[in-house]
Amino acid sequence: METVRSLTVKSQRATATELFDTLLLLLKAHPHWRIDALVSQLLVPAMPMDIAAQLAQLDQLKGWLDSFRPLSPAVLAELKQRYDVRFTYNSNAIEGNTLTQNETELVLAKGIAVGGKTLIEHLEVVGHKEAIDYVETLAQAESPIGEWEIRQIHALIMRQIAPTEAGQYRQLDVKAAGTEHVYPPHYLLPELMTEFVQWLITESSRLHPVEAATEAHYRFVSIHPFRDGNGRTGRLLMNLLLMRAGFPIAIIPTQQRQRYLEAIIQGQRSQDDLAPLMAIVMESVRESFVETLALLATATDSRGQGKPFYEEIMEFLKTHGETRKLS
Ligand SMILES: Nc1ncnc2c1ncn2[C@@H]1O[C@H](COP(=O)(O)OP(=O)(O)OP(=O)(O)O)[C@@H](O)[C@H]1O
Repeated sequence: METVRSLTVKSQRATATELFDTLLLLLKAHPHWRIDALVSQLLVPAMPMDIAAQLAQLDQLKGWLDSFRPLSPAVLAELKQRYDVRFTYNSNAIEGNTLTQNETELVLAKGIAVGGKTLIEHLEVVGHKEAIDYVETLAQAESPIGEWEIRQIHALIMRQIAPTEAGQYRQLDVKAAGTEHVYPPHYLLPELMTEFVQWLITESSRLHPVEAATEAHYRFVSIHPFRDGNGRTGRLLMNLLLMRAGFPIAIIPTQQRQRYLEAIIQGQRSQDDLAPLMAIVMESVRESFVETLALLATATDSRGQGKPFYEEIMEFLKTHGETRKLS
């Protein structure tokens, strides 16, 4: 039977295709080994890495993902289904929606109403999914992202829940729930949003795409142009920018809610220090890369296209396979 040892020995002389066959055999023989867990171990640094090193690692992952392009319709459909559910579940849960991930999937895939959950919670799921579909359309277009598009994202999230507010800037001053932080006064919103969109078009393109998406999210939620739904709109906007740059989306897990809010507050308190928020977004993007690559590397229709990726896994096994416990 194939073992990690035989794989590591083979990796010194076999071709990438042969190694890939061996890897598949190994994964079949050890169904509890997950290729994404394996790759995560490879990528999660033993020593803390600075932001530049982490961005370089994300660029490397992007290179591997690009080596699989064009992605097959089957792979694209599978990724969309997974990410629509997970993004909707986590973003809505951060906002307070009590539907579980499985319940969110039932609502989206089968249109089933979940007992004991409010109509509003169901409408939030449907609205968020519609906003994702719209953001995906925008990601394919080349036109700049302006205020109209941002208001439209908000309108799709809110139109069934608060139709009079959907897509409309707030007409009153608001403060952050649970803190004393006061958002900019409402009469400044037109000016602040014009400046924000200007920044998106010009300055943001000078940053690494992951930095640009993170900073756009932070700037947007700190302006807080809507009465409600700013967090969800901001997370969609961040992912729109990531998608446009060819990166997978960042899903901030609901378990990280507190860390995420503290990262935003840290930015507001310390002259826009975005390091903590960057750490969360970079981790989330890396997770999505690893999962996407694991799906691609093992999909039959990707065979032969992921050579650098397989080689990297093999290199890892060669150096670490015998000493690390694979889980
Ligand atoms: N000082 C702050 N404290 C808490 N949240 C802040 C702060 N500044 C900006 N925010 C952002 O505001 C969001 C909450 O705003 P709002 O309630 O309008 O959005 P939501 O989409 O309804 O909810 P949520 O973002 O919780 O999902 C937070 O998720 C965060 O992104």
